Amino acid sequence: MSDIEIAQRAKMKPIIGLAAEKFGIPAEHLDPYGHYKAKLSLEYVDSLSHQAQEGKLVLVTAISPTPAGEGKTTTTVGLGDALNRIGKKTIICLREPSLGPCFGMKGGAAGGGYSQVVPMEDINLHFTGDFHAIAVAHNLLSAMIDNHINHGNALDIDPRRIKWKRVVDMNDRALREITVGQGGPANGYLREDGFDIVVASEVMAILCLATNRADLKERLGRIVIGYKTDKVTPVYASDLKAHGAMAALLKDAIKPNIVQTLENNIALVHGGPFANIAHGCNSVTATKTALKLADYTITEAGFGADLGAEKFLNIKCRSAKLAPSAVVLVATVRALKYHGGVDRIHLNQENLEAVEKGFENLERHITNVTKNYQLPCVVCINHFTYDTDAETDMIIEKCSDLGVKCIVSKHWAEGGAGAEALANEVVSMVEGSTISPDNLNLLYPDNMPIWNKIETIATKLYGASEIVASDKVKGEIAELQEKYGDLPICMAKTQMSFSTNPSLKGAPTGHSVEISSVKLEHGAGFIVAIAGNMMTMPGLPKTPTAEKIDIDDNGVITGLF
Ligand SMILES: Nc1ncnc2c1ncn2[C@@H]1O[C@H](COP(=O)(O)OP(=O)(O)O)[C@@H](O)[C@H]1O
Ligand SMILES: O=COP(=O)(O)O
Ligand SMILES: [Mg+2]
Repeated sequence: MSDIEIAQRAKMKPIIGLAAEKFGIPAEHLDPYGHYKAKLSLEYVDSLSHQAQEGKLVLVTAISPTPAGEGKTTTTVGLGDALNRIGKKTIICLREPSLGPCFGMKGGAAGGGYSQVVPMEDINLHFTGDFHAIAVAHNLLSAMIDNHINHGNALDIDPRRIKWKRVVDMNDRALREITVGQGGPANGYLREDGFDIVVASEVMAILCLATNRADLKERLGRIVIGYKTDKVTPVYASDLKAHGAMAALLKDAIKPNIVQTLENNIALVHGGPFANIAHGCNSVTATKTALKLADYTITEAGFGADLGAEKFLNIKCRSAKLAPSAVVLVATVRALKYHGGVDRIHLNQENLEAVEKGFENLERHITNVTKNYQLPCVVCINHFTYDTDAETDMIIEKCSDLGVKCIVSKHWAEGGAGAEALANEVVSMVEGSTISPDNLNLLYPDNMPIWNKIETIATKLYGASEIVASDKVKGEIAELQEKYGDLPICMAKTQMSFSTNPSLKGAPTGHSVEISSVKLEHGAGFIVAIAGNMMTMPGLPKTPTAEKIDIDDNGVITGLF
């Protein structure tokens, strides 16, 4: 059965009653969106913050993925269900799916097989409207910038130094570079602009890092939309008086969404930045709420540990004073073969030689988690039906040689029951863990210079020998260093490789990481460093998944996965 067929057969429980049954969440603090989706009130979220008791946080990350993804979301769901099955009160925290990959190539982000959050069609499509609200808030600021210039430009904004683009939640390469203001004086001033996908929006990052409404609005006001004609004075969203209206548009989006897994366990799904072009983590609000309600909070960060996990630790944990007690590093036999040089069409054939060769990718991620961050780590082989025992045994043995436990988990095929061995291992790791926000080993201190922060990430995690940049980019970094040098770095890099070359598989060393541009995201509180040729507006593939999606006369959707 397909993901969507399994999901459509789910025996969902009304979310209001389930939230009360599982965690005593009062109905008056849940805004229902139908029977199976709801938003938690911020009053309730705030009421929990005074509670001293906190549960344990577990991060699910992965090796460098194939284009299909290796199952972090699926594993987060399966592990959460398994922990609940063995009696541990657990909430999972996921990011919301973007329509870009949904209609593009990768598909949705509600998990897969018998480890999914439901209702998956809703979650993968419009959900509760958060992405639309984020896009409108972002584009309101865009409209107010051009409107301000049109009506005399009292702020002396340099139209050639506007950093704030427009966004839409779609993969649409035709919108990457556009010209606005065409058609004569009635339409404002002509200038170059472009669209990013909404998950790369700074408003998305702000929503995910803000701790309450006041913080949200303050961060929105801090957004630097561009510079004055003196080239150095920043123009803030608050200068345009846009931040209040933007915060108003986000009045509901700031509230965490609550849904359930196929096994009727609670999931908080909130915020959705990608991890290759943004920081890749779900919201601080949802994570902190789960920590106050449950004994275990299982959350995921996008793509491989060189991206999502790195930014989960160095941006989200740093900002919100969080710390994972353990890390689950998801690997798949197929991805290791892919890193061992096997073409995607042959990944379902046994190939021990390729597994052995590709293991170097997993080894580097293990080293990064255990040595650079000194975090307890278990490798989870997310089992695919065509994996052979010989392949999985090899991975288990090689992990053992590194002193790391490796567990085969069949949660995709069996739901929570298939992940109980993993759950028991996670429990023993967490109970033995002394990690806390006070002793979490971050990769760099706040006061390290920007250039050195980027260099540290590239050399310590990516295996690079150096970072390089044009004089122009070096000049931009030097300008940012003075006022914003204490901010963390949000690396934007391909998820396909430790390097900036997507085809360089395994664990390349000695490569150069070129920083092609840097961008201050002052509201989010980090500096984006684009490594190599990363686009913040993806394109659709030759055969978009959208072509296979349909809806019948009874409203039943097919083809979504
Ligand atoms: N063990 C598995 N067997 C088959 N398909 C799987 C398995 N695990 C995940 N998938 C599928 O792979 C895709 C990526 O899974 P997902 O959990 O979204 O990965 P990630 O979060 O790492 O991107 C989804 O379509 C999912 O249904
Ligand atoms: O940002 C990417 O997230 P996934 O790895 O879950 O697709
Ligand atoms: Mg995912």
